[in-house]
Amino acid sequence: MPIQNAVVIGAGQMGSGIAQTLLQYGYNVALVDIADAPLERGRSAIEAGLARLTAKGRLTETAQTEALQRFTTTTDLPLAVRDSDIVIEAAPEHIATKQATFKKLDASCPSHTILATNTSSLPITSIASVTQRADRVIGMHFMNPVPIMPLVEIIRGLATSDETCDTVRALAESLGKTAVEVKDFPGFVSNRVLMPMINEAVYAVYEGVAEPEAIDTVLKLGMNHPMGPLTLADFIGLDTCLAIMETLYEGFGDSKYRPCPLLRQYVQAGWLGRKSGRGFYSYNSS
Ligand SMILES: CC(=O)CC(=O)SCCNC(=O)CCNC(=O)[C@H](O)C(C)(C)COP(=O)(O)OP(=O)(O)OC[C@H]1O[C@@H](n2cnc3c(N)ncnc32)[C@H](O)[C@@H]1OP(=O)(O)O
Ligand SMILES: NC(=O)C1=CN([C@@H]2O[C@H](COP(=O)(O)OP(=O)(O)OC[C@H]3O[C@@H](n4cnc5c(N)ncnc54)[C@H](OP(=O)(O)O)[C@@H]3O)[C@@H](O)[C@H]2O)C=CC1
Repeated sequence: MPIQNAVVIGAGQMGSGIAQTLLQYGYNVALVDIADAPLERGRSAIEAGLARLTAKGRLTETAQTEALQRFTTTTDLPLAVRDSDIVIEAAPEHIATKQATFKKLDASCPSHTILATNTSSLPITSIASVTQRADRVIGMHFMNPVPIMPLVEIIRGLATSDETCDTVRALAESLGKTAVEVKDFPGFVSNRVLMPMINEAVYAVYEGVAEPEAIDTVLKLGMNHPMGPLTLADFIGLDTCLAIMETLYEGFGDSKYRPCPLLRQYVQAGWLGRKSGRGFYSYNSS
């Protein structure tokens, strides 16, 4: 069945980026969160992102208006998913939250609806196991910032069907993205490779090897990374970085993935990076 109606769960940076991109490419989108404040922030981010595209001549004013006409926000999950073809979940990176959400989705969605998760690292098979439709559960992992980054990592759970995989690949391609399919192992490919580098950069701060600015400059100018690893960690969110390292550590049982104590301490302090105004750097609240 062709996808027309998409629901995005979680109005944070990823959920709003995914919703914006779906709107840009003609889909009907309902954005769901547990409270009104994140929905309002999500709507503002989407409106600003679309306006930015229009200002650059990449979207006509008519297309911008039409995109916003296809957009709704709500805290009522069962109502939002009633006519959904796909749900893309982008709630925080905790297995209990994801499983509780998927249980609710399974009970409320039509039988044909695909349930996708944007998880960075958690087992798709385990998320699918709480539903009665494991063949229609899949990992659809967008990169941040979603409107710009051209990759979607697609992760099959043990029971994901070829049909689900093909539909999700086609959806990603319809959004102008390149889809790469990988197996269901902790952190998949993206975060199995990226996050240990970020964690190692945090260790370099912890051990006093250099200041954050110096570490970032080495990677930016020495390796041509667009952002240094600590700037990137702040951008991703330190809570998310820690959650991913925990998943790698638990999933592989290998000490090379142990999260840096400094990363844990920053998260305990509420220093989550850009989204909280402070991480390895300070940000003006806006
Ligand atoms: C943790 C996980 O599970 C997985 C992950 O996502 S890991 C993180 C992956 N992401 C990265 O590694 C990002 C690394 N950083 C970068 O690539 C770059 O720094 C960046 C793309 C984020 C910003 O690039 P930049 O050139 O410094 O910023 P900026 O000039 O503001 O934006 C680049 C373009 O995107 C556009 N843009 C930015 N935000 C936008 C939005 N929300 N909507 C539409 N367009 C947007 C800008 O208008 C700009 O367009 P032009 O090229 O036409 O000027
Ligand atoms: N940040 C990144 O660079 C990337 C993140 N991801 C993944 O995407 C997911 C979301 O990350 P990100 O957008 O950064 O996180 P954010 O913290 O920015 O956003 C999460 C949103 O979900 C809301 N929320 C909390 N609990 C629930 C729930 N039970 N149901 C619905 N919404 C809920 C939060 O509300 P409140 O703030 O009120 O708690 C918040 O608005 C995670 O799984 C993460 O690993 C994937 C790729 C890149």
